[in-house]
Amino acid sequence: MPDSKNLFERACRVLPGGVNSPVRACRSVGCDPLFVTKTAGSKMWTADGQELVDYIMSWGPMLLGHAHPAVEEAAVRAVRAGASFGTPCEDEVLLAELLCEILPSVDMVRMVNSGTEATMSALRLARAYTGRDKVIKFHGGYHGHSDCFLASAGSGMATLSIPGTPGVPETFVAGTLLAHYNDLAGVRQLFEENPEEVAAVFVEPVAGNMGCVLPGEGWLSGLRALCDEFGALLVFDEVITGFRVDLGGAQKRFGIDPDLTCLGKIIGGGFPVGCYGGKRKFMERIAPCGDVYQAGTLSGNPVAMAAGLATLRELQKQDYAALEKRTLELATELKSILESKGLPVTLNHVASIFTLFLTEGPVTDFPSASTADGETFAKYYAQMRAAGVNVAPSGFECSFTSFAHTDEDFEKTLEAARAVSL
Ligand SMILES: Cc1ncc(COP(=O)(O)O)c(CN[C@@H](CN)CCC(=O)O)c1O
Repeated sequence: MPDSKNLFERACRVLPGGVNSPVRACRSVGCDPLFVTKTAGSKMWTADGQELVDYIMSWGPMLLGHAHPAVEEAAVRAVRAGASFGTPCEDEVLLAELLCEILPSVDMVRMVNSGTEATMSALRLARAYTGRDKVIKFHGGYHGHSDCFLASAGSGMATLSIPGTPGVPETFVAGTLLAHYNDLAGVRQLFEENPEEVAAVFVEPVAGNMGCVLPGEGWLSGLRALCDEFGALLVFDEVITGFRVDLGGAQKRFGIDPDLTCLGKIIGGGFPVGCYGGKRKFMERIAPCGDVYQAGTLSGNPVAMAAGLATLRELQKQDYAALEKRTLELATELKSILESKGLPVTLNHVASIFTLFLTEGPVTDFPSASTADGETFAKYYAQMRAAGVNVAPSGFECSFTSFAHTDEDFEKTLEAARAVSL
């Protein structure tokens, strides 16, 4: 078996940056990526024979843990019945019914293949429904890589510090208005400066692409009120938060009814699935029921639907409060370990998501998140990885626990952090 170094050298000859998604290249932390051969539960094993406790969890999907038996069995059963039918199948209906049952604001959904497709399609729907073109998003917010959202994206873009990207015509982002997260006055100002022109506000109800940033008191309800006042749709991008911050997502946890919801990651159980949904009056505008076109060869793929369905059914049995408590205990102890090394640390945490920002707090938006010490973080990342703990290779990504992480995993993580020298 070739090792990670050999595989990466070959990968770089045939894949841009040696990866199929930029953040996986670990460039912002000055490391080469590990090539993984197997995962199970909270663990991953590399081509170099190293075992690691994983806190990336495929960037969010693996809330049950990797290779969960029920999910694996459902996917294998589906594969044996054929990988793709090109026709509707029962599991599409079952998963759609379950999503509508669990998510308070959703009457109808459309399956797609990624979070990017979900937000891109939701934006098209919002523009069609309102007859308006502009969209408000937030500095440090990331909604996938469709053109209109790459005006100043977070996540990999923030790490790569490209303020927008070549290849997107200026006209495509001219209608993308930017405000700061947790700044209602800034959002009101954009609405007032663009009267009757804003189709939608896209928000991560808990931001996860500038690190974890929580909605301040009144932030989400304030956005709901502003959208109602100015006639725009409120779109919750719950690609990270959906089924993670609560089984019913952030909309359930914070009691806010968005007009549209975008989902991904967890609902595919590790397979490529995205979804957008909302009230019937909006979704019935989508072809072939309505006049707003959106399509996809593998949308609703039977294998992905089976895996997603098995995932959600297993999540319905889990104790979210217990995982939230354990995650907070871990994160709080990690914070004090790093503080004992003389570092300023701000911990942002909700449910099974946390970020340790190496900066004085509070971290409430992208500018404050950007004050974190990236150089020291890179040293922390490298030493934790060498000690067998896989944290995200970027200060702008979150750490995720899962229902598979054990107390032993957490103890190993704390041991590794105690040994780090920064
Ligand atoms: C809130 C939110 N909305 C949309 C997306 C895009 O989803 P995908 O197209 O990558 O499935 C994402 C994707 N998240 C990044 C990491 N935070 C995926 C990792 C990557 O880009 O490789 C997201 O976080």
